[in-house]
Formats: sequence, structure tokens, C-alpha cells
Amino acid sequence: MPKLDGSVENIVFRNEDNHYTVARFRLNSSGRLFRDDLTTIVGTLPGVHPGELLTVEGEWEHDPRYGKQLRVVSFVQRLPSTTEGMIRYLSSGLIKGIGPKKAKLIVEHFGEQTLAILEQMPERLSEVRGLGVKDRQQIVKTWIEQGEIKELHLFLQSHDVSINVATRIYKHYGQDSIRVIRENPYQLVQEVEGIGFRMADEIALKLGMPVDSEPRLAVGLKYVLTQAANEDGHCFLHERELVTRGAEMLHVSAEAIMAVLEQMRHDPDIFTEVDSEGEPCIYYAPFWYAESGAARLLRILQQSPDTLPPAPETLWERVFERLKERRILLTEKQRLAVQTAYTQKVSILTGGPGTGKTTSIRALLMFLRSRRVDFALAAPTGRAAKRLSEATGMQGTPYAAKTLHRLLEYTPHDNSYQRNEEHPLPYQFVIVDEFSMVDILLFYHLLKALPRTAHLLLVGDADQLPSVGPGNVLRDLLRSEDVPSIRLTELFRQAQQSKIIVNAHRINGGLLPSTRIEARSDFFFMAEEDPVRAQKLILDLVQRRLPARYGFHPLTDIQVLSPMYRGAVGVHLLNEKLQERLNTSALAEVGWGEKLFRVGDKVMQTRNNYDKGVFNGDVGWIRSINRDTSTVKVEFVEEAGPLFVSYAFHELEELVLAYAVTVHKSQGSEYPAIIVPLFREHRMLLQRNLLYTAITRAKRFCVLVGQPTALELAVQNDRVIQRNTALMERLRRLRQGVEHVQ
Ligand SMILES: Nc1ncnc2c1ncn2[C@@H]1O[C@H](COP(=O)(O)OP(=O)(O)OP(=O)(O)O)[C@@H](O)[C@H]1O
Repeated sequence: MPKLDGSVENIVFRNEDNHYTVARFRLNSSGRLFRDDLTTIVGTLPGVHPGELLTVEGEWEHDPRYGKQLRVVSFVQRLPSTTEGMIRYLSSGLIKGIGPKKAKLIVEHFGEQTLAILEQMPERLSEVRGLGVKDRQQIVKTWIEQGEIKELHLFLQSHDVSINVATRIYKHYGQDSIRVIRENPYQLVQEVEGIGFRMADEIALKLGMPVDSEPRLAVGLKYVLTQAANEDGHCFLHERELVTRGAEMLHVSAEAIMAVLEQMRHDPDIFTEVDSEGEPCIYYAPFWYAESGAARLLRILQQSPDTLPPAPETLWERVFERLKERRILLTEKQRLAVQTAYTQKVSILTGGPGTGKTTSIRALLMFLRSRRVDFALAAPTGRAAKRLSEATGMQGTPYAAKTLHRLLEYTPHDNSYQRNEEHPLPYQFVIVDEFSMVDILLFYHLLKALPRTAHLLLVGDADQLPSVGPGNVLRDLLRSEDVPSIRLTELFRQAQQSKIIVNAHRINGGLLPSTRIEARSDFFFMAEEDPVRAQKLILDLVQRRLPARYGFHPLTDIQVLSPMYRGAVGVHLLNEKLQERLNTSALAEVGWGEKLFRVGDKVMQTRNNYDKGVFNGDVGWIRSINRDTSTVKVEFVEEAGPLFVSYAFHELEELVLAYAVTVHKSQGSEYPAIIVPLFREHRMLLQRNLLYTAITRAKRFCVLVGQPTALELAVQNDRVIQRNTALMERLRRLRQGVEHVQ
């Protein structure tokens, strides 16, 4: 039976009831220059539309009126592509020199036939005005080079899948890619990094998969659990909650969800435990392993002997004396904290800003060095690690603090840690600062990498916002009372002179900050009822007033921290306006989707990109934009020095402007000066620990701008959003011997 490859030129006739279709078909092998060199195909061709690429199989017949035509017996649709998808594909950066503008010109000119033209008659590209010879050559060259992968690209571009992810899919499945996508796109969620449930779901539904199919609901429920972890910090969901959330998100009945859950009882990705009230708690595997593993390893660590040399009192006194010479007389509590860290395998040092945590670490380090103990300093982010090194005087030494990822020798390509049970860290003592930011997954990996003989000191402020990732580790450990902890509360004289610190403590204690203006004050509240006027005020403060009055540099010293994204004083608009004012005449700029980036812009990475070695919340500066190679170069400041990272234009979705950032994203960073808008429209976010976290980001200057009532609301609201975690209960069960470590 003859088999023809080609494209549908137009539909001559279609019976919508039985899909009987007569179409003009352009054969791939046809003389490319002649427009009327077409074949007629007839048959039942549901869902086939002009511009589409098809393979048809059938029998030739001779119609007395229309002449020779192929009666189609079977046909295969190549993957469908929308005009939007074609524009995205052409401008994705894969074809050098073609950006969104030129891509649009091409697709506007050829419309739905674009694909067919590129495939069959690329010489017709010369009809497009504004497209040079070089552009045409590049397109044709890339089209040929790309072989079958372009078809996958084209299809996926219609679904917002980036070129990188499409390439990853192709690497994983090769020629089977399209078959897998057609049969079960949900498979990709598990097997290809970068394909999320939503993307797979959109593709699946478009390809006609039913909403209540078992693979959809099973993967969908895992997605609900992951979302609950990423967005609300939950390690698990109660069954009731999972059913409600699942039914709502997947648009199916609660019964359908219950039925799938029942079938999933033996799914190795799902763990069910019953809590003390008899309610089933459902875990997605990574969080279950992390939580139960962390509890178990912590217990083992606590129970194992150490290898530290003895610590006679005289030696401690010598260290305390040396500090005294520097006018630092450690308080009883600070001494206790330092000595507890040395005598206990695992301990916690907590307290607000200026209560002497870092000074205590310094004392401990002096002691460890005098006893020749191998130690490592670490923090969850590069910014926090840099600050810890500076504050302890360790920068530039072999003891400089590292990020936890670097300490644990994280390897991006396979998303694993080289330091683990088989290959533990070579230290007797590990100190982690800013521990409130550490989530249960990272804590688990840290514990896995610690030799059993090691000591661990966790330092952090439990009143800060909890980690971005799941769990509430610091608070859970403190509540469990299973790990010895020292809480520092005394504010030192130096710290008392800072109204930022004093007010942070007031707010933490539920009191309104003192806003009396004094000479050399570093904390201000500027009352403004109207958000639009407040926006103008903030812009003026950044651009003119703070630089003129206090000498702050608008770009490098001042950070705007907003509780939310939307509205006149939300992160989005403030960024747009600040860019407009602070970075007007850039050498080069590139528009990408809704965004505009310029050389000199301050930008933030918005997801963990292990390939590039940059993480969610990292801030950098755009140093160059190259149109020929379609790339942007960004400089990030890392604890080990500057890091230059290249982004293809299509990867710009990972960056946002960072003149203004959310309070959540600012965790672990400090800035010379901050400005925080506070309005009742941010009601949901007016929380004490959020305001406290914002204010403690300021090193030298803090201005709150907004409604006095919004400030009151934030201070009063000490309701900390609950996170579902069971670390504390697990530790209790291990302690009581209800559960065993091995
Ligand atoms: N025992 C002490 N005697 C005198 N001054 C002290 C003492 N402990 C700390 N300080 C001083 O108090 C100030 C705050 O201390 P430190 O930086 O250690 O606090 P912190 O809790 O680490 O604060 P932050 O979380 O803001 O970094 C510093 O100026 C420090 O020199």
C-alpha cells in the first residue's frame, strides 16, 4: 500500500459528523518550487488541520470528477504545534541570530503553513521581509541538523517546555520520545528532571487522555504532596487533607482519589503512618526518608563516643582570658553554650540578633584551634557563609565557612552528595550557622555525611521565618528537648545602641517598635496611607534621599524588601520602576516575554540550577548581553569569590530583577540598608516573624514605609503557620525505645 509523507495544504471539504475529509496534500518529495504540485487525499481524517505534517497510507483511486486521489486507510499525525509554539521554537536561541521579532515575522507571514514551508520549501523564506540571507541560511542549517529532535522541540514549545528540558527528554528516550509522550506523559514527571506534573498534565489532556486515568491521579497525588512540601513546608499531609486538595487540583471526585490512594498502598513512593490521634499521615518518599532518617541518625550521633581531647578547666579559662583582653567578657550563658558544644555530641545555640551567638562561636573556635581539633564552619547560603567567615575572622583561611552544599560536595549532574555514610566528612566538629534556614532534606544529608564521632553545633534564631523547604527542623529540635540547647537573651551594649536590633527584639516580644526619632537613629517608620504615594516615596528614598543623606549607594547598598509580589508596593512593580530609574542608559538590553533585562541590572536566580551551580535566592549582576550568541552573562558573588554564569536567552525565565525582593527570598542575607513597605493589602503576610526577619536583614539602616495600623497588625499577629512535621515525635519514640535506631 503506498505510504506518503507530506503536509496538509488546505481542507477542501469536511463532514463534521463523520470526519470525512478531502484535503490537498503536499508531498515531501514533490517539486518544491511549484505551489500547485499537490495531491488530493480523501478519507476519515478527524482532527487533521492545515499546515500539519502527516504520514498517510492508502490506495490510489481515480475519481471521474476530481482525478487521481489517495483514499486514506490509515494515517499518523506528527506532533501538533501551535503558531505560538513555532514562534517560541524559532526564537529559542537554537537558531543563532533569530530572536522573537524575526520569529514572529516568519510565523506571521506563513501562518499555519510555517512548519510545512520550513520542511518542504525553505527557499520561500526569502518572501519574509526583514530576514537576511544569513538568517535564512542559519534556519535551514539548523532545521537539517536538528533532524527529528526539532519535531519534539516544536511540539513541546507549544506547551511551555524549555529547549533544555526538551533536549533532556530526547536524551532520555531518544527516538521513543514522541511515543512515550503520546502514551503516558506522566511517566516523564518521574524520569526527566524539569518536567513537572502541570506540564505533563497539560500535554496529556491536550492529547486526549481522560481526567480520571489512574496514572494521572497517582502522579497527581504525589504532586500534591510535593506542592504541600514546597509551598507550605509540610513533610506530610493528613489523608483527609490530601483527598480534599487532590480532588480540587485534579478536578475529580473525592471517591476517585480515595480509590487511587487505596491502589497506591504498595507504591514505594508513598508512606502512610498513623498519628497519635489515629489519623493516617501520608508522606511522599523523599520526605519520609529524610524525616525518619534524620531522627535515627541524630540519635546514633548522640549515642556514639567522640574523639575530642580532654578539656581541662584551665584551658577554658585561658581562652576566656584572651577574649577578656579584647574587652569581651563572656557571660555565664555564653560560657555554658561553648562548653556544652564541646561536651555534648549535638547541641543548639539560639537567640536573637546581637545576643552574642557569633562571639560564642569565636570563643569555641579559639578553643578548638588550641586543642587542634579538625573543624568545619558552614551555613545554608553563600551569603551567610561569607558573613560567618568575616564575623569569625576566618575569611581567607583554610577554615573559611562553606555552604552546606559545598561542604557536602554536592554534585549537580546527578543531584547527589559525595559526602555520605560511605564517604564521611573528615572533621571532628561541624558548626552550622543560620540553621533556621535548613530544611529536613538538607539536615538529613548533613547527618548522613557526619562521622559518628563528630560533634555538631547548630546555631540559629528560631524566631526567624522557617526554612523555605519542608520541615521546621530548628523549632522541632528545640521543642523535642532532646538536644541540649542554650538560648541567649541578653542584648550587649554595642547591640543596644542599634535601634534596629532593639526594635527587632521588641517586635519579637510583641511590642511596637520605638519610632521616636533620635540623633543618629538607624530605624525609621514613615507613615503613608496610600500605596501609590508610598511607591513614589520608596523610589525617592532609594534614588535620592538615602544616598544624599547617608551616603548609601542606590544599587549596592539599599535593598527593598516587600512582603508580596503584587500591588503598587509589590516586588514586581517596584522592580520595574527601580530599574527605570536606576539603570536607564544601559549598553545593551534584551526583552524576554514580559521581562526586560539590561546590562548592569541586579538580578536574582529563582530556582536551584545545579548545572550552573546557582541556587534559588542567589543575587548577581548582569555584566554583558550578547545578541550574536543569544546569551547573557551574570556575575554572582559567592563565598569563594565571583562566579560568572552564562544564560541562553531562553533560560532568562530563571532570573528576575532584584532591586526589590520578597522577605522570604532575603533570608540569610544582610544588607547595609533596607526599605520595607507595610500595607493592610498584604494582610495575609502581616506576620510577626516575617517583619522580624525583614528587619534583622538590615545592618546599618532600616526604614518601614506604610500604614501604622499595618505595622500594628504585623506585630500582633504571632500566629505561626503550622507545618506538618513529625521529627519531634520520632525523636521521642526513639528515646523511649518504642522505636529502634537500626
Ligand atoms: N560577652 C560579651 N561582652 C561584650 N560584648 C559582647 C559579648 N558578646 C557579644 N558582644 C558584642 O555584642 C555584639 C553582638 O554580638 P554577636 O555578633 O556575637 O551577636 P549575634 O547573636 O551573633 O548577632 P547576629 O545574629 O546579629 O549576628 C557584638 O558587637 C559583640 O562584640
